[in-house]
Amino acid sequence: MAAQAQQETAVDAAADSVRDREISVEQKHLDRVYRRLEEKIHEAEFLMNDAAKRGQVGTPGALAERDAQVFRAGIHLNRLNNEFEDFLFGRIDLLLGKDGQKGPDGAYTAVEPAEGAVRDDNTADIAETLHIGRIGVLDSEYAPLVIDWRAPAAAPFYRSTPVDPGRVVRRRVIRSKGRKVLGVEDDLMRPELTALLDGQELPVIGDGALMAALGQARGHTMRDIVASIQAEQDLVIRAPAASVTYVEGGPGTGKTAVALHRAAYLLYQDRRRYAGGILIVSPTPLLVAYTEGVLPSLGEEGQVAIRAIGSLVDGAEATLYDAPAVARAKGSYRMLKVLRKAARGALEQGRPGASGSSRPASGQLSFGDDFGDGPGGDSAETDPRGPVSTSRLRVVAFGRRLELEADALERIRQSALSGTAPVNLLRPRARKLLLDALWARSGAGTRHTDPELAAELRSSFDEDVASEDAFTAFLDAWWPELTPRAVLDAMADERRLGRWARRILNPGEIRRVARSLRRDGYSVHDIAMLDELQSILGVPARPRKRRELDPLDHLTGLEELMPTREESQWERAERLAQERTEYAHVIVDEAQDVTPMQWRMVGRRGRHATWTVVGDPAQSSWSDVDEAAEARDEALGTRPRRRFQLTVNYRNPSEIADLAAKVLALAMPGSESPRAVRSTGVQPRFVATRHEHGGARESLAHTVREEAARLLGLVDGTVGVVVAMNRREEAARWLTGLGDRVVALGSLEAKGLEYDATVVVSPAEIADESPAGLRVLYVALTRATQQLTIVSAERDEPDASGVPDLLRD
Ligand SMILES: Nc1ncnc2c1ncn2[C@@H]1O[C@H](COP(=O)(O)OP(=O)(O)OP(=O)(O)O)[C@@H](O)[C@H]1O
Repeated sequence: MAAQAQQETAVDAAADSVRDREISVEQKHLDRVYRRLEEKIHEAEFLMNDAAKRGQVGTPGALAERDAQVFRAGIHLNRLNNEFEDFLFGRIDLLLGKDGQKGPDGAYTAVEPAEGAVRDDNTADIAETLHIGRIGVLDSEYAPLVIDWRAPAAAPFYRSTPVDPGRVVRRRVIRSKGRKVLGVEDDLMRPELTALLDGQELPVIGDGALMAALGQARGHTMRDIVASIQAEQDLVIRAPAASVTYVEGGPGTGKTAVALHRAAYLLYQDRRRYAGGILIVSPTPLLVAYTEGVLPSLGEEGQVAIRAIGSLVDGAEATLYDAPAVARAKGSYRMLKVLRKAARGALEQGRPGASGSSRPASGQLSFGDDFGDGPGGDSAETDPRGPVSTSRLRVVAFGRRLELEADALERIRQSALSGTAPVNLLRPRARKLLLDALWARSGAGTRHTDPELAAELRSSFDEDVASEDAFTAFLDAWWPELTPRAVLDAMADERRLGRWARRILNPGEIRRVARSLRRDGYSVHDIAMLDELQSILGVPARPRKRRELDPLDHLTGLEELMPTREESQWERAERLAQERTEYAHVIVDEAQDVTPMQWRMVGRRGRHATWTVVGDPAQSSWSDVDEAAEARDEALGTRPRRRFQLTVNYRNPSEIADLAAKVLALAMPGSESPRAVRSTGVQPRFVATRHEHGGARESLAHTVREEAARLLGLVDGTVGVVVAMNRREEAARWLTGLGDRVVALGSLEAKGLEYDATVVVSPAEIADESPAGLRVLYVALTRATQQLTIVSAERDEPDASGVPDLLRD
């Protein structure tokens, strides 16, 4: 026995010394990389100082290039020192390639080995070694010291497998922190070979970096997966950007991770094209906060906007949730019809201060808030010109009193509205129709037969009328510039909404939607409605009130030349509207949850964009999947799709994935679960609430708290407690004092997130929350990377072992 132990110790020691040797090999390389970077910075600084000393020497272009060089080098070193814990993370050792072509990154481009690369006795020489990192670094001879992970030469690092190894013999993941190499893990792609590097047999350390990465504790932010991207994921990340890249995959298959890495890849690959920006649409602010560190860690910031779907409209932010029935009404295509009617109907309410036959006693339209307030418009609560009647227009023109009464005005309004143009843009047309009607009343049209004289007369008539305060005040009240917010406010009046939504929403929906709009704040669905209204209403072609012009400006033409004043509200609105449509690529995460109205909103931001859409229909919390698919297809247009499927679950151990699969079978019979890549041997734990702690509520609170505390003791990272949406607030109270490693989440908030351990509270409650409840439960059950506890309440009908009815075999 003692001899065997001695032998084992000797083997371990030998392995350790090989490992240490390999670590020191990589350390030397990393040192070289840092030396080279420092050199580059010095070079750049020297160039800059030199240029500064010599003043105007060099063309402005060359000087700018030097500045840019210094700037870039500075950023690199700063990042390397401060941000990148593992700047250098990979290495591949390659056989001789089929041809001797080199790519722009200095590496050979051949994917397959040359014919004689492997000798008959199965030995081969390593012809090329490449190190892979977050950014590329060349040595002074332009040979690659580090290849950017997004460069073509780095692709074999991700794509090579033992089944299809290409030129790769050994794939190494290097673990480093700052300037120090901590460890290495190797995968052999051609285990049958004896490969020689500088005459020495290629050593192999450890067994796989992926498992090491997956087993790590989770923190409050997502990590990048750049060192362990898997082949099927790499295909998506590097898919050509044309048209639509459409990715489906079950929970934990890396869809979010892949989407983020794809954004970085696209920027690397064609920075100029994506200067128009990449928009990543995420379902919740929690997921935005969880994922927003990934891109900076990949060396990309600035060009990419990660926004929650409730934050897509500038100046408005979703902070409230809608009950499922309300969400269903607000998110569906039916709402589009309601909004179109509301936008037109809201005109009839007139502006504040107006008094007309159609104006109801309460629920006056509110103007004057910061989102979409009529640009340049007068946002006073009441018109300073006093109350204005919108049921009759009286003006004096050519010395005659002219009048249009309610019937005529209504006909004019309907005629103006008969076009499909945005309501605010129809105002000039309505104005013209009013003038036409007044002109007809004046009888002046018959005075001249000569067309030129008649036209002149008409134009002076128009001027005469339009310069009258009574006319402008009437127009402002009768055809106010509507803002999305004002129309939404108007819809909060149940009677009005009832008129606009007749035969579109049922009476219960009308009541609930109106009530929800009376709350202080917006939901994600309201945001999509605001955006839709913005497009239905349109931004008027010119401000109603212009800055008073200095007559001198006219004379001198200065008005055009002077870069005057601050940006006005009007300009701001226009600029924001512009910005909203200018993304060059749009990535939609958790696309299965995007409602038809939200697809319209997102679609407007990528009308000329290419798209990446990732999602999992089995996790959809939206009840009408077909309607959402139709809306998605409309948003993406006829662009061709390139479809990908991700099949491996990297998050959940098989024990948790197997349990979730039971719910999947109920939620979407026949759909396949992704294959879990690892197992921990720890089964999910079932706990039924015990009634020893008072009433059902107290008992539940007590049990959940106890289980959360237990899990905190078992894992190093985070614990998530997932409850039905209406229990969110009380659940947060249950956990008071347990520290910030544990959080309470409503079922819909858990989307996309992950924790070391989760407590799922009352599966039945979550499943019964909405028509999509089973799919939401499926989401809740797939959030844990290590441990899962199910706490059931009475409604779950747990058996003797605490297993709820829903989760029994
Ligand atoms: N190749 C990989 N190497 C290491 N970790 C990975 C890899 N792929 C995915 N992961 C990890 O697996 C977890 C799940 O990834 P991600 O959240 O992107 O999955 P998802 O498909 O978006 O899941 P869901 O649909 O449940 O939101 C994350 O922790 C991610 O870092």
